[in-house]
Parts: sequence; C-alpha cells; structure tokens
Amino acid sequence: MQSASNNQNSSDSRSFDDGVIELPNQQHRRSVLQLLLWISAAFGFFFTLLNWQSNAQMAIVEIALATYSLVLLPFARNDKQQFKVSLLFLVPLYSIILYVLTMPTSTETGYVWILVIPVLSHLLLGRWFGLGLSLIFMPIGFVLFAIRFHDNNAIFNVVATSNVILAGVATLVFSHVYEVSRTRAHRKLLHLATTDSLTSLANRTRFLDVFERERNHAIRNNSDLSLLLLDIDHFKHVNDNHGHDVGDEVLKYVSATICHRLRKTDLACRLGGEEFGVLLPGASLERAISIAETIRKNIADVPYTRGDKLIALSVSIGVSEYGFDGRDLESMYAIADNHLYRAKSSGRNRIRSREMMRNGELDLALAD
Ligand SMILES: Nc1nc2c(ncn2[C@@H]2O[C@H](COP(=O)(O)OP(=O)(O)OP(=O)(O)O)[C@@H](O)[C@H]2O)c(=O)[nH]1
Repeated sequence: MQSASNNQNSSDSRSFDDGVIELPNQQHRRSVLQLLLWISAAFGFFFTLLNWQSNAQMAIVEIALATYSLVLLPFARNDKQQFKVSLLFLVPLYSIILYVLTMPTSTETGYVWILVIPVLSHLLLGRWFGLGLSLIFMPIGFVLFAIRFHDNNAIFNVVATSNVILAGVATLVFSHVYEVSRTRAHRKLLHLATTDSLTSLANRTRFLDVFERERNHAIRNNSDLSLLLLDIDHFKHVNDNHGHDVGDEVLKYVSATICHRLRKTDLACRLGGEEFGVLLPGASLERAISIAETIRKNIADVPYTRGDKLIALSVSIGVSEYGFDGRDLESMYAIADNHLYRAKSSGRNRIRSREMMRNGELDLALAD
C-alpha cells in the first residue's frame, strides 16, 4: 500500500517537456531577427549610396551586407532555424564591423558599433551564447581600436581609452543582466499562465497546446495517442463533510496520485473543479486502460489521511483513443466525457471506453 503523504507533493516536481514553454521565446527572437535583417538591408543600401563616390571599397562591403541580409530573411521566418540564421547574420556582421575599424579611412566614431555587439548578441542568441559571442568579438574590437589609434595621442590616451573600455564593459553587463531577468520573467509568466495554481498541474490552455503538438507528432509518426478524463466521485461530500480547505488538499492528493504512475512525456491537467485530463502520447487504448486502472486502484486503495482523519476516495474515468474516437481534442473529449458519464451512472469507481462497451460492458471495478 502506498503512503498517502508520500504522494502529496510529487505533482510539484513533475515537469513535462518544455517545448511549448520555449516556443514564445523563439517567436520573440524571430521577430527581433527579422526586424534587424530589414534594418541591416535598409542601412546597407543607404550607406552604399552615401559612400559610392568617396569610398568604393566600403560601398561594396555595404551592398554585400545588405544583399546578404535580404537573402537570410526568408529563412528567418522559421522558428526552428532562428538560432542558426542569427549566427549566420551576426558573425559576418561583426567581422565587417571589425574590418571597417582597421581601414585607414576609419574614424574613432566607428568604435560605437562595438557597443552594439553585446546588445544584438543577447537579443538574438540568449544569455549564454550572447555572452560568449560578445566575449569573442568585443576584445578583438578593443585591440583593433588600440592598434589603429595607438599613435594618435588625442584619441589614444588614458581617459579616452578608459571611457572606451568602461562603456564596452557596461553595455555587456547590462545586456546580460537584462537578458537574464527577461528570460526569468518570461518563464515565470508562462508558468503562471499555463499552470493550475492549486495542484501545479497543467491548466486547460497548456493542455490544448500540448494536445496539438502531440497530435501532429502522432500523425507524422503514425503513433498512438490516448486521453483519460477523470472525475472524483461525490467530491461535494468531501467539501460538505470536511470543509473546502480539506477539499483543496484532497484535490492536490489526487493530482499527485495521478502523476505518480505517468511518464515524463504524459501530461496531466486539471480541467476544472474535480475533473482531470491525462494525455498519453504513444499509448494505445489497451495501454491507456491499463494506466487508468492503476490510477483508479491507487486512489481507491489509499484513502486520503490527515491526522486521524481518513477520507475514502474514488474516481470514474472515461478513455478515448486518437483516430477511432476522433481526430481533434473536441471529439476525443466528447467521447471520453460520454464514457465518463456512463462510468458515473453505472456506479462510479470504474473505467469506461469503447473497448469495454464492445466486450459487453466489462467493468474493471467489478473484477476487484
Ligand atoms: N475544495 C474545492 N472544491 C471545489 C473546487 N472546484 C470545485 N469544487 C467543488 O467540487 C464539487 C463538485 O460537485 P459535483 O459536480 O456535484 O460532483 P460530485 O459531488 O463529485 O459528484 P459526481 O461527480 O456526480 O460523483 C462542488 O461542491 C464544487 O464546489 C476547488 O477548487 N476546491
């Protein structure tokens, strides 16, 4: 027999693959990348015109950068390629900035472009890769600046050099700190928006997102996908007899017990009140029924305990399978809900599915 208290917190530590959480972050960076490519193309063509007469070498570099930015633009629309395209954009851009600094016609104002390196790197590559790329290109920029102007006392003196280095370090530190706090705040916000605050399970919004992703995966790989719909039996009595606070604790306990048996790729969600959904990627109907039976048995076998108080619990479960029972969440939910209703009306503490109806309304609970 499992200990009830052992299970109480396990739902908190469970984490589903964060692909869904990461997506908005990638979308944000993709938008920044697209904007930068447009700006780079526009500025490139503008400076080409400006330098055409006076500095043909510079004009060629600028028109090449502008054209290259336009070539990258279609690839930047793909979220999955965002990191690769960012690197393909930033490395040549920084190399050009450094090359321009070494030109005999360059002035000390060209240095300000080195300050752009940490900002762009962090915006497009995130905190660690952004920091890494900045730490490669910024020191090279400082060295080239020193080589270029070392014999010019008006520019290369202690005050001016300290300003150059301090401004560079400050921009690097602020870009990094900003990106770290932005990423943390973004993750926290997404977590709050996609998690049920009482049970720490996924909420309905996240469930919909993950279902779409798993459905696409099932179609691509011709794999199974099943859905469990669980509802605590006579939960109103728990609230009425023991109070709403105990009711909340029972909800947490049931959540933890549901998660106890699941794999990392399965997703449990609180759909509302005392109703839960469990998405089982890769699970056939047979396997889903077996998982549902384990959950049902665990909850029925181990009453919720609080001090000397014992509260016997049970759940009814409806099961549906992708393909046979529908090809979208709405249909799968409707079928599972129908089975759940039948499980309730035929006595509760049992599982219902298409398979069981075919086998003459076999009832797993009765087989106990
Ligand atoms: N403690 C607590 N109770 C909740 C919460 N959300 C919904 N409930 C209660 O859950 C109960 C659901 O009651 P019913 O829909 O009648 O269902 P039931 O008593 O479980 O009966 P069956 O589902 O028919 O077995 C209601 O009393 C709600 O107030 C919550 O977040 N916390």
